[in-house]
Amino acid sequence: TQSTRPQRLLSAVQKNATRGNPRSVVRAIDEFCRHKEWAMNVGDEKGCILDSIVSEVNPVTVLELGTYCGYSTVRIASLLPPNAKLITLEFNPDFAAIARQVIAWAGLQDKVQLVEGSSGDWIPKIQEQFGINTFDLVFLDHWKDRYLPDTKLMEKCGLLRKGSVLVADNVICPGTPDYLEYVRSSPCYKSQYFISHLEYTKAEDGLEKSVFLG
Ligand SMILES: O=C(NCCCCCn1ccnc1)c1cc(-c2ccc(F)cc2)cc(O)c1O
Ligand SMILES: [Mg+2]
Repeated sequence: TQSTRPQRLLSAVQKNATRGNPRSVVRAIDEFCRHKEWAMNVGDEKGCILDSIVSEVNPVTVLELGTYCGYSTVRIASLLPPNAKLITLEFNPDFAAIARQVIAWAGLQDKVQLVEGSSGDWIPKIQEQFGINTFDLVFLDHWKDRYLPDTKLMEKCGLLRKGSVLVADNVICPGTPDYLEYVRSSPCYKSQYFISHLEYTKAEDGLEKSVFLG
């Protein structure tokens, strides 16, 4: 039977990356996506911007919406302090199965909790299920029409505190116009756009960093 692109991406990691070395996993995926098959990872250019924001925030609790194959999960988790925890939500079980193996290859499974299901269902349950009150950092990279409703849901559930940082991928391509309008006009957020390119292409894209002001 035919393999899927995520399966071929995992094979490239297992072939070219060193177990327990997150940077080699990130490099192997970027090489695969640049030279073999494009895939919707945040990529190396936006990834460097994401790294700088993660290092600045130095978060103890992180929520990622949209795991895909675990590329940004590995990028973020590799920068976290020892006691930190990253919860990543993936709706697609096939993506989740691959991501678990990529995260394990990087040796980061103890820092990462991958949860399968829809963000709308899971966000209200995170506090009781995982004993987390608020998130220091949230990376939004799932369905683009879910960024705004899920942000409002996180606010409602009290998952954001004064200073929580939201980083949103793809705010230009594919685009998240309603989310951008909200975080840029709401008095509850201080927003900043980091211009870049759609992963592995010359098309414009960027990350939006929004600090919740409480
Ligand atoms: O759709 C994207 N991501 C969501 C995938 C499904 C999430 C499922 N899920 C997880 C949790 N809750 C729901 C995405 C798309 C593109 C893209 C850009 C240009 C193009 F021509 C084609 C595609 C680039 C990205 O960087 C992306 O992130
Ligand atoms: Mg993305």
